[in-house]
Amino acid sequence: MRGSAVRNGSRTAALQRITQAVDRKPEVLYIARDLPAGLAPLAEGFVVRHAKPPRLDGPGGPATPCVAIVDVGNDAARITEALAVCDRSFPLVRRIVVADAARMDAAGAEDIGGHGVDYLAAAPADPWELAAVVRGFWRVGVLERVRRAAEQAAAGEPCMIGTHSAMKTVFSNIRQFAQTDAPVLVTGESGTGKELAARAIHERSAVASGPFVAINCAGIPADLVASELFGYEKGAFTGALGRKIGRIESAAGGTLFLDEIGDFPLALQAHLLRFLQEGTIERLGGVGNIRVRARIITGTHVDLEAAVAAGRFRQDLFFRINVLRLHLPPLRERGDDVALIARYFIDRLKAEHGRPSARLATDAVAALAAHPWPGNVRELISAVRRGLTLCRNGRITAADLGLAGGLPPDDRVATLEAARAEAEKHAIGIAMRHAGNRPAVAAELLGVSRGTLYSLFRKHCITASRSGGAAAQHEPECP
Ligand SMILES: Nc1ncnc2c1ncn2[C@@H]1O[C@H](COP(=O)(O)OP(=O)(O)OP(=O)(O)O)[C@@H](O)[C@H]1O
Repeated sequence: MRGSAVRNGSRTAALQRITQAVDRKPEVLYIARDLPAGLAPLAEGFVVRHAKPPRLDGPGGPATPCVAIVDVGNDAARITEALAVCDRSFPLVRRIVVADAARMDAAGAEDIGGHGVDYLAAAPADPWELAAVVRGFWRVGVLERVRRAAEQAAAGEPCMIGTHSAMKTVFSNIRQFAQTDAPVLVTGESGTGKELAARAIHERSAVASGPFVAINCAGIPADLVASELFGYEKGAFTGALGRKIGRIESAAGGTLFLDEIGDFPLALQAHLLRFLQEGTIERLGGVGNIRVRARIITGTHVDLEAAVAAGRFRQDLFFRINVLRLHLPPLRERGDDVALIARYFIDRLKAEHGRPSARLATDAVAALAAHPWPGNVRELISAVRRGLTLCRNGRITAADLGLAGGLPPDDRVATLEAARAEAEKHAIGIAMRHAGNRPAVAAELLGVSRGTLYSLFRKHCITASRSGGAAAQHEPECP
């Protein structure tokens, strides 16, 4: 019931996004010496940004254009120059080149092709033709988003959930960052959802129809990183029996997520930097550069600034990836989201575990709130799986979740009020233990103010030493 509500919610959100996207006018970047007068009909239905070649460096502004029209004459060198500027500033836009192909030399045409041209329009520019092509590219993008949203809803793919204010900021950043091509660095402890966030950006971006390729840089043996990422040609080394396309190349037209970027071998960081700067890679044993247009998102759970200071990470590479920053807070700082995510996964997994009526017991809710979750959401999912396996009559207790100090499953609790009081005391006891008996830390773990914790101490007759910060007794006998 709840699962379908969540899915319906995300479907509604997806439809809203699509409606907004359709309502927005396609944004077009027109690269020409001057805006042709005949562009007026095109400009009516579009937002046209005009740039005089070749001065177009810098960030792409608030929104990234969906299409760039290069209309700089028939000189192949000038066209290549304008496309190179696109590569640098808007690597993912579709490119329309207006030129007379018959008046170009073969070498020049090859140079232009190397930058990836999506449509060649005959010169002089026909505004009606351009308008039709731009609309086509725009609609394909929107349709792709509709298809993805529908597929996601049908497959019940995990979506990122949360109601805590910190997560609302994360969601708003994701929506904003998806509108640009700029590199995003996702930071956060292990298991906080960095890959899920990267995927969410991809799915809302202009390249949603392309592949999402996630690479865990820490998971590839150092001596295989180069061949795995950049690929190789037949005979590049002993055992290279045929050509292999690298993971970076397989992300062409989509998003490349490099997780644990801090573990990327120092010796190969220059190659990665070149790819990020120039958009080209070279396969091992290859002779030429291969252009790869892909959006770059990186993830790290280590402090990259410290890695730069320690000489383990190139500073220029750090500057290149650290353009937009998305921080995922640890689960212990997300308050009620812990129970929300636990229920979300119970709904998703209960059928698989043969527990159609599974639900959390009161002590489980309290224990979930008190646990510090060093493994974050990943640890929470494991606890839920364990709970679904061990629970009896569909009632998942703290003990079933494997949370330390969980109450043994029983039916002794007579009233809801008594159950709440018991759960509160229990949660405070666990929090104090994890906090080394420091009430300020325990209050933070419990997601309440210090004042609230002290009033709970009084309510449950718990005595705590304020001076030394040690609680004298957490589970007292009350009259
Ligand atoms: N807010 C969330 N809502 C629902 N599921 C989540 C959320 N955050 C994370 N998850 C789930 O938690 C698990 C771990 O997430 P993910 O792999 O994205 O974390 P990570 O930070 O990339 O971890 P690592 O750094 O160890 O690779 C995944 O199964 C993911 O679907």
